[in-house]
Amino acid sequence: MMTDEPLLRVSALSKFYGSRIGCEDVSFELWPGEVLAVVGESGSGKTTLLNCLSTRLLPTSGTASYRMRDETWRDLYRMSEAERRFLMRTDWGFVHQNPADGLRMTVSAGANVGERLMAVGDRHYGNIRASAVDWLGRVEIGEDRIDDEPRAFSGGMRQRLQIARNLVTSPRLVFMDEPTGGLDVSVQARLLDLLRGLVTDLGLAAIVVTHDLAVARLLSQRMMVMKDGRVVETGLTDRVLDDPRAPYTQLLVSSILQV
Ligand SMILES: Nc1ncnc2c1ncn2[C@@H]1O[C@H](COP(=O)(O)OP(=O)(O)OP(=O)(O)O)[C@@H](O)[C@H]1O
Repeated sequence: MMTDEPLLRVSALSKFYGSRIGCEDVSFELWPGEVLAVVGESGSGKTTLLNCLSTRLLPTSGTASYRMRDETWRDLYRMSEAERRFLMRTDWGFVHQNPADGLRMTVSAGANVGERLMAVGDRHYGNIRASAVDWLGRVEIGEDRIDDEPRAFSGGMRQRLQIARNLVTSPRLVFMDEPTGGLDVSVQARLLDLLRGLVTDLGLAAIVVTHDLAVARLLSQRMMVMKDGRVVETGLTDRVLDDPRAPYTQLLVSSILQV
């Protein structure tokens, strides 16, 4: 899936909330098909960075450019609101920690998946329904639940439905904010397995925010460790976890291993 050009280029990105640092001077490139984990303790700036990258929040300074499907590079913060919304509906996905933030809780599971297809111009009811059934199956939700509303689903099912809703339009980049966050450990493990399979099969690029190093280990090839809004270490996930170089990463890794 790797090509000779990145998908996203981020340079010196900073976000301040008044005088408080959200994230500061973050630079990296993300390649097609690459999964980058952003880890760090609570308050380290992970969510701020993710929200800036997905244009839900405007940074204070710095740039981020994205290579569109037609190969043109676009500055994310100079796009019109309509262009950004189009990108979010088509080429990007956003998986929230709380599925209720990424689903419409009072329409059926099938419609939750189908309406993303309609948003990209699909109008054929039969095709939309068939894709919805197919995607529900891929995330292990039975066809018999297609007309149920997500509020009748368990937390794990809701999260799987949110993933189906995001992936049905074949995005190239998915942002994930603690995707297994609020779930039981056994449900987490199954969801992680499923996510890993889908990301690999679809050749998706993803930026996954997590405080859980096991999630980073399972899902990502590369890792960025943040502390107080700044990146303190970045590298291949296995290298960072097996041979952490920054003192803060060493602390993070050893504190997890002791648990
Ligand atoms: N809307 C806001 N207004 C003011 N300060 C904020 C706001 N959002 C975040 N911050 C501050 O920015 C810093 C980074 O917060 P952020 O939520 O990005 O961290 P995080 O690593 O995602 O934490 P968590 O894992 O707890 O979600 C913190 O000091 C936080 O208090």
